[in-house]
Amino acid sequence: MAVKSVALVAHDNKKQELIDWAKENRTRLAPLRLYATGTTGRLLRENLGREDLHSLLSGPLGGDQQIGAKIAEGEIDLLVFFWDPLEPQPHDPDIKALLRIAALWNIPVACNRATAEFILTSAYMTDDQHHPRKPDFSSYTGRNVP
Ligand SMILES: O=C(CO)COP(=O)(O)O
Repeated sequence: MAVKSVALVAHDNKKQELIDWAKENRTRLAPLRLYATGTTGRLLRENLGREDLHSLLSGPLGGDQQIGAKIAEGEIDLLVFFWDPLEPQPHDPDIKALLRIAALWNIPVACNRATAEFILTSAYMTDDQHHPRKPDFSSYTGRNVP
């Protein structure tokens, strides 16, 4: 069975919520390949004891873009991104870019605990047949180009 890959990202005010959720779902996350932005990744490693978690750069230093690149390359099956709806972030363009690329490539995105719960307990995570359907961009020639 193909191992599914999950990218985990949380803004500072949301990190504890993500850690609590991940600890609660430790067993469900166990068979999955985990990626995370820098600080989120360090905290998850410490709290989950997952030495195999792949930490990328911190979000404001390019980590969001690294996750976006992995999505575009087909390496991520689920994005769990607890972004902060109450505080502006210095790297807002990167956050927008990550959410855009996830929408473009048809990746399920959980922006809060309820959705993360919903997706993680769904057949999508356990069924080999469920993979994000790759969009067909073969006829895409560029914006406004006939
Ligand atoms: O800023 C982030 C996402 O936009 C997360 O980055 P860190 O995990 O490094 O805090």
